[in-house]
Amino acid sequence: MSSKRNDYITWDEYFMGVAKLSGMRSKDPNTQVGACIVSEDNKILSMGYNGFPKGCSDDEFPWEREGDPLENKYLYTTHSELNAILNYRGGSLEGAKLYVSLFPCNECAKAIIQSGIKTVVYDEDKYKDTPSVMASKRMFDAAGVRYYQYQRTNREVVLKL
Ligand SMILES: Nc1nc(=O)n([C@H]2C[C@H](O)[C@@H](COP(=O)(O)O)O2)cc1CO
Ligand SMILES: [Zn+2]
Repeated sequence: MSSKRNDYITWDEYFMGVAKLSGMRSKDPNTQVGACIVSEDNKILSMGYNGFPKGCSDDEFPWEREGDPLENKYLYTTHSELNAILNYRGGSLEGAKLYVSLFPCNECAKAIIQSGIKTVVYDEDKYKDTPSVMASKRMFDAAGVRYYQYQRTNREVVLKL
């Protein structure tokens, strides 16, 4: 009799993997971010990645990081976390978990808190010394949103697509 496989991916690998796969859709040349929202009982509810809003062409809006604010990306990009929240059309996200490949900014933190998400699992934290991320952590702490860094397993997953 055959027994069950042992090398299946964990829940955390699964959801962070889905978040990272989603981030691969991003057209941002500098930072690609992906997010995956999961219910308390481990069902995937939504996904998102960073990009311009619907109707705002990736070929016409600017991907620059500097210069005239109206001619760089920052005023126009929707972050992966906000996209994942807005992509969910099923009702409430109360008690849900968010997996995201980069720690949320302060604007997304507000949306995360207000949507009822209670847990944030993040991978990178490369902007941890910025006021934005420091403000996020202050708000998460005050609002009782738990956040912890994803523990990388370094498992390599090869997808032949
Ligand atoms: N948590 C985040 N989620 C995101 O989706 N983003 C997006 C906004 C930009 O498109 C890009 C950051 O660009 P850069 O400043 O690293 O070139 O990632 C940024 C952050 C950082 O807080
Ligand atoms: Zn954000």
